[in-house]
Amino acid sequence: MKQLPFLNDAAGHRVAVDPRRPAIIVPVQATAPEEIARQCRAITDTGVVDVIEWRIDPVLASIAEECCAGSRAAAPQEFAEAVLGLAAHVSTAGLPVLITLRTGFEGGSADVSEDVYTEILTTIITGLSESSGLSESSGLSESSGLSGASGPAIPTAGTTWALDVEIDRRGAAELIDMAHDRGLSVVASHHNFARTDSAEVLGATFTRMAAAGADVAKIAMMPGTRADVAELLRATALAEEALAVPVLGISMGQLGRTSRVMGADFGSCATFAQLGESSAPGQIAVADLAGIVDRLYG
Ligand SMILES: O=C1C[C@@](O)(C(=O)O)C[C@@H](O)[C@@H]1O
Repeated sequence: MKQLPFLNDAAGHRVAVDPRRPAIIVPVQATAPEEIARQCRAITDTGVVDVIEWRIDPVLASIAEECCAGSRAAAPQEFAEAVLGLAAHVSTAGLPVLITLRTGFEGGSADVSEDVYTEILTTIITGLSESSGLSESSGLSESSGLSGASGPAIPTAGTTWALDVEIDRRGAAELIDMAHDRGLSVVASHHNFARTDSAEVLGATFTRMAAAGADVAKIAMMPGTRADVAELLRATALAEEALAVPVLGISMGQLGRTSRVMGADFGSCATFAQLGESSAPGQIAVADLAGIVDRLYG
């Protein structure tokens, strides 16, 4: 199994013990700076998590709501700058951070158009690579709790950043190239919260992600039957053998939990677990999952 390419020293040693062992990723979905920092610290303190997934779609949803209350539309630039203002609070945890803007197209809470998605991610890619901009004022009111700019500047240098890019968004390939030019790893993703695609379609999607230059190819599907879970695992295993990049296959919901526990045996380089609020159906509490992973792998 090819490993997740953006582990750092804080995390890497666990996966290095046994190359069959999946990396453990835990999402953070808070919107206020202090709560983001608190959750990130709690994740690091577990001592078993390899990567934080920072879900920024809830941040964007909060800003959109705030702007609506003031009867004006929020600009993509404003979204992106708010996120950059918060980035330092995530990087205090010391773990690699996967930034994910999950759109409404794929079950997330960011109701954005194709163009706005591209514009937000472009600004985030640029801003992250210019670390001096990370702690500057986002321009949002501090009372909103969404400005990460209040308080002293917290250095973000040294943080390993990666970016989720939804492969079906219009500018996906360009975003992947741009992220690479700026030194970010990319996880290409595709989700279906209603059903599971056929193994052929899943295979084609994995291949499309690799062809677009992604560093990791990730698919999450909702199963309706046990056979759907098997289909997803089979497609993941075949893609792991055929492609040069690491793959990640998730079958969601209670039915799909085999993929979260034993996915690595089918080629998945990582598994998502929850601490507090889950970000998708079927996620297992991180302490429980890490305990199982510890017993199954080194
Ligand atoms: O893509 C994924 C996988 C996921 O949907 C899951 O099923 O665990 C959880 C999301 O937060 C993440 O972005």
